[in-house]
Formats: sequence, structure tokens, C-alpha cells
Amino acid sequence: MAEASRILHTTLIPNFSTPSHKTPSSYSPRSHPTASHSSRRTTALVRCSISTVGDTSRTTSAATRTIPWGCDVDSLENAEALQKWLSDSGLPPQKMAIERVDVGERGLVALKNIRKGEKLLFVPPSLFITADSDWSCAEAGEVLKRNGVPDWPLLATYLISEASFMKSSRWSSYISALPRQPYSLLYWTRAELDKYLEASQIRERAIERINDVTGTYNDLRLRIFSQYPDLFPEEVFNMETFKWSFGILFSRLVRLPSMDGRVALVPWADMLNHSCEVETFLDYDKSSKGVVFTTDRPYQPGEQVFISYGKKSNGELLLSYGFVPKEGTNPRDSVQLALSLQKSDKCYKEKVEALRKHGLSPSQCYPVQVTGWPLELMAYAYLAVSPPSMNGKFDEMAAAASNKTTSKKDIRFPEIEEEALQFILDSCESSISKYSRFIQQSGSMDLDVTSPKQLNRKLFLKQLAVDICTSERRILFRSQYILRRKLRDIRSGELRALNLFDGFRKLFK
Ligand SMILES: C[S@@+](CC[C@H](N)C(=O)[O-])C[C@H]1O[C@@H](n2cnc3c(N)ncnc32)[C@H](O)[C@@H]1O
Repeated sequence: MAEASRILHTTLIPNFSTPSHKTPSSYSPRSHPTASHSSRRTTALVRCSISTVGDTSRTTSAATRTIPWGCDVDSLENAEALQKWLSDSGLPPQKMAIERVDVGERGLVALKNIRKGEKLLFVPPSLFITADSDWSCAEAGEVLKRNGVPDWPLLATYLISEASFMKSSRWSSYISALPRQPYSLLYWTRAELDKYLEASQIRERAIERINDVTGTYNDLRLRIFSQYPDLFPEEVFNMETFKWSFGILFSRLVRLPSMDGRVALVPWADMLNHSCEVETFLDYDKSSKGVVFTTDRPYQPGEQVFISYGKKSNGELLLSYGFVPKEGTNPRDSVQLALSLQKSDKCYKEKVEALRKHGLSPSQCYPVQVTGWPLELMAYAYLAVSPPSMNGKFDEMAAAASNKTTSKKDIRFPEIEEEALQFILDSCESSISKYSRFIQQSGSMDLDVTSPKQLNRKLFLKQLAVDICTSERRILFRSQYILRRKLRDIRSGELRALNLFDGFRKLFK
């Protein structure tokens, strides 16, 4: 699945070109959707507005507001129709079928023996949804393209537009089988993020992502939708439907390396769930001209088939896909450790200046894995603990702390090594205590619910939060152990040297 993390900041908003400002009054009547489009969409509008009636209260909105398309993935609702439509549309016979599964609720299961190293799937390009796909309402697509809307917001709008055309969209069977509410942190309210993810840095990432999606929608609304209300009526193109379509993109869009990194929704392929135990990923196969993946293990009939969504931490998987792998099963797992300069540091200003010069701030996060921490983190720690006498080295340390510079990162300052390691250990332990507090309190946490539906949702969110906090804390526990051992070695080495020195002194006396 696509690298969702970078998308909004790097490709969305900055790429927006100024629209050609067609005001509604200057808007040509020729641009109106055809009569059949209008009537089909009217049906969709009615359904859309009915579904949101009475859902304006803050407390119920995220939990109960539903989108008038898609289905509940825990049933196989619409899966059969999807498989039939896919084969009618050119999907060749497959060795897998959509079934209910233990991991990921719905997934692809082997129908026959599958060998290791077999090329599976084969979805032809005619079944991909890309930024070049034909729109049921061609005018709407033209307006977005004329305004230079980048791929992600374009695809998000496309999905809503096609969904609103219901049966008359060519993607109707596909859209009907998509989750009505993707499992995404986009659906968590701010209060839920604050309550459940207080200890984890993923909270900040989720807030940033929600703000990016909201900003993107507002930008589209201001620049384009409001100029063409007939093409983009607010009853259909609103924050709620955008949250849905971005949730779908975050959890299903694939980046195809062999197609120059193009992004696409690939029906059928997007029914595959993730396993941390496989390395194989979806890609376009130039020789057979379709999306495939090569199995890296055999499967027997009835077994669920998996791919890898990429080398992602548990936090990143939660952020985009809404699940947390079982504790200890993800070898790529990492946790963001926050480090900060002490305001009381005599050289605070100089250090901040050095960091700023290299694109860093006084508080920085670095990824820590069970196998260790990056050299940049160690460089930051050197800077944080270095005394005023080392001010000639601040720039070198800040440069090495930045992953943006190409300068040497593996710097060593034995004279302040112990302080630097102690500084990392302190940060690590303060983070551990935040996680432990949350995990301890989660047992007796007031879920503040008024209905069984809300209770289920809150219990689910709480479980995800406990899972992510437990897996992140586990990495920090490992780092704490390594740091304590290193410090013990340094200190016992110093003690030995001191004893040796004392011995020599006595001898010479
Ligand atoms: C690309 S879709 C895969 C198909 C999906 N299960 C469905 O029924 O539509 C990605 C979504 O599947 C679910 N999923 C994938 N791998 C999972 C896993 N290892 N554990 C739990 N859920 C998983 C998550 O809800 C994720 O957002």
C-alpha cells in the first residue's frame, strides 16, 4: 500500500496551482452534468442528506454518522457481487477468493495449493483507478485537472463523485464493497486522540494528518467546489465524505514502483491483508502487463494469503490502516523518542541556533528500534549535554543530528559519552512512565458512553491504544536495558581505571 505519510505535506497543498476562477455567473451552461447525471446524483443526494440528519451533536458525530455507500467489512456483504463484476470486467480466474478471515476481518484466501515464488493476482490496468480514470461526470474531472489538483485530492474527489453516481458508475460494485467506515485515525475525535494516545507520538501525527485532510477539503471547497456548485454540491462533497475517501486512500492506495511510482486503487489486490512475516509487495509487472505479487512462502487451500504494506512501524500501521500487529511480531517496529534541550542550559541559545541552522528544533523526535537508535539521536544527545567549553563543536553536533545533511554522523566525544547516554536514558524513562501510567489507568478508564454501539467503539479504540502503547513501551524497555548496561560498563571501566591509578600511586609512595 502507498507511503501515505509523506503525501499531504509534499504533494497536496503546495502543488495547487491557482484556479482559472470561473465564477458561477460566468460558468457555461454547457458544463452542467447531463440530465441523466443530474437525476442519478439527486438520488444520491437524498440518501446522503438522510443519513446525516440528526447527527450534528459532537458526541455522536464520529461514532454514528454514516456514509451512504460501502458496506460493513465484517460481513461478506457485496463481496460476491464484486468478484462477479471483476471477472466480467477482465480479471482472469484466480487461485484465491474473498472470505471472512481471522486477521483483517475480510481477506483473500487460497483456493488451491500456492507455491513459494509464484506470481499471483494479475489485475489488468483497465481495472485500476488512477488520476487518469474517466469520470462519470466528465466536466467535474476537467475542472479539477484544469485547476492542477494533485493526484491524492483528485482521487479522493473522484471516489466521492463515482460513489454518488451509484449504479450508473462503472465502479459501483467496487465502491459497494469498500468499507463504509475505514479503520483510520481520521475517525478519532480530538478528545479520543488526547485521551487514548496521550503517551504516543502517533497522536501528533494523527492530528497533523486530520488537519491536512481538513485543510485540503477546505482548500478545494474554497477554490473549486464553491465555484461550481452544480458539479460539486455540498450535500455530496463535504468533510464527512472526504474523511471517508481519504480513509480509503490511506488504507488501500498502492504505489507502483515499476510504473514510476504511480498511485492507483487496484480492486481485488486491495483485499489482501498485511503480515509482518512476509516481504512481498504489489507491483506492476511489465512483462504480463498487470499488478501482481510474488509469494515468498507457500499456502495451502483455506489459508489466508498476505502481502506486506511496507516497512512500517506499528504506529504507522495504526495511523493509515487502523490496526496494530501483535506485540513483538513486527521487526520494523519503532517508537519516536522525544528529546529536548534544557532551558536552563547556559548555552541554550547557541545550541538552539546551531540546531535551527540544520533544520532542527529544540525538541526533536528520533525513531528507536529494539536493535538500537540512529546516530543522529546520539549526536543530538552530545549537543544537549555538551558544556560551554565545547561550543566550537556545537555546529558539528547539530549537523550530525540532522538527517537532512550529508555530513559525518558517526561522531564520538568520549569525554561526554556517559552524560549523553544518561540523557537518552532519562528521556527514555520519562517516556516509559507516561506509557505505564496510561496502561495502568486504561483498566479503570471511564469510557463515557450512552449506548451499546458507542461502548463497542470506545472499547475498540481503547484496545488499539493499549496495544500501541504496549508495543512502543516494549521498545523503550529494551533501550533502557541497553543504555543501563552501557552506562554500567563505562562506570565500572572508570572505577577500574581509578583503582589502577590508586594502586600505582600507593606503589610509588
Ligand atoms: C487494503 S485493505 C485489506 C482488505 C480489508 N480487510 C477489507 O476487508 O477491505 C486494508 C485494511 O485491512 C485491514 N487489515 C489489513 N491487514 C491487517 C492486519 N494484519 N490486522 C488487522 N487488520 C488488517 C485494516 O482494516 C486495513 O485498513
